[in-house]
Amino acid sequence: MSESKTPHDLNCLTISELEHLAAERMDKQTRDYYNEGADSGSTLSENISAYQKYRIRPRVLRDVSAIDTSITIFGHRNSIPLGVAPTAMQGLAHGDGELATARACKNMDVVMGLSSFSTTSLENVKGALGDRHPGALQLYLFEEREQSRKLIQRAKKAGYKAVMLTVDTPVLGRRNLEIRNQFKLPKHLKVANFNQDENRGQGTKTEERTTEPKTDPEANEFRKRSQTNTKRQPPSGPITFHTHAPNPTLCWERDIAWLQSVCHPEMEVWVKGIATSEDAQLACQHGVDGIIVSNHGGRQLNGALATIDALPDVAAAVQSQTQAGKKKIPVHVDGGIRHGTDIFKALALGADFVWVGRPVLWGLAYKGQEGVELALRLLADEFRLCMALAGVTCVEDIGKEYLVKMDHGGFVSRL
Ligand SMILES: Cc1cc2nc3c(=O)[nH]c(=O)nc-3n(C[C@H](O)[C@H](O)[C@H](O)COP(=O)(O)O)c2cc1C
Ligand SMILES: CCCCC(=O)C(=O)O
Repeated sequence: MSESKTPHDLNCLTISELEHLAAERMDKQTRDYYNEGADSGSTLSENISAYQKYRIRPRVLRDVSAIDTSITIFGHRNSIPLGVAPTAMQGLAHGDGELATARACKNMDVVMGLSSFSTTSLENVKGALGDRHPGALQLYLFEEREQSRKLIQRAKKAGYKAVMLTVDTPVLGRRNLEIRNQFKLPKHLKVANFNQDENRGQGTKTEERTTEPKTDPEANEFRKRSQTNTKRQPPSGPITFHTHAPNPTLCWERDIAWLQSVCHPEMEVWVKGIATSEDAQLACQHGVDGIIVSNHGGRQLNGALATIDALPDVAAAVQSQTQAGKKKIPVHVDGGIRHGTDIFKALALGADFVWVGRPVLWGLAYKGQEGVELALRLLADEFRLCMALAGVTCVEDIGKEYLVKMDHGGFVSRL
């Protein structure tokens, strides 16, 4: 992405301003659902504040007149080492929902992650991305496999490059505002990738149908799941994220191999939600194609380590697995990225690439496609500026020698 020639939006020069502008445009239910973290929200806020511990060591008198911020991902040249993280139900933010995000990603040359629980079908989103622009489908692997198999086959047919299996949702985190607001998808929106009639075995051919249940299957499901002394049954009935996304049965041995057998060779299998060196090692040993260090934007386990703090250990574990003969897999990170300097710091700490969630949703709520482009452009321009001022001309050269870490007493240490 060359330096932006588009005039600035003078109302919105930072992601923080975008957050405020978006807040005015969302109804309370949507704003709370998008913005909150689990429990007290401490992991959500630490994801952001943890970046402050790291300061940049800029190098000078280097020719920075030509800077290349691009990087290759899924065989495609991405304009910056940043992608749009999968976030559910984007129709809540704007009438064009995921289509606006896809068009923005295509225009800005940024890879898009699509949630399984999108309000636009994966085929229509891929149509908006176009044949050549890469997309990755985020997957919640259901206990009832047939639905997931069908979804993967559709993604393959549509041309998605990868499946990102979300692994940090064995159960759903406790999101108090969502509970208090009794969050439900409004009637005019639908979870577009799942055919509810087919799911109940009635087999209609309708592509996109409402998920609005006739009775309240979500409440029934919660009730069933709390009966710990009865044998667990896989969720049944209409597919909603409350009932079907969390899957407490997922495990390395059985599920990764199954997923690889269904996805390969056309689509890569990535694991999203790694937070420890032990799991990074297991990911390498199970032959996944890449990992994303993530705590689901602080929405699952509150009290979990900020992702930028979890990253160095994970990157080191992958490095040692590679030295031990496993294939070198990319390490990505998401959570709390709100500035171009955050992207730089994440790369310096061992990430190959970063993903952003909420800033894109805020852009979408602010001005649809134009707002998503604005969010991406702000981050891209800041990242380019940071590279120039730090004395780096290509992304591959960003390493830990460009950072120091400050402790609580203000002492600075080299990494
Ligand atoms: C409203 C919202 C919905 C999300 N939906 C999904 C989802 O469907 N699947 C998933 O794997 N992660 C989901 N995530 C997590 C994001 O993919 C990502 O990990 C997180 O947003 C990164 O943190 P950030 O928002 O601070 O950038 C969601 C996050 C938010 C805020
Ligand atoms: C498991 C919940 C599905 C949507 C989601 O991932 C989120 O709201 O964070």
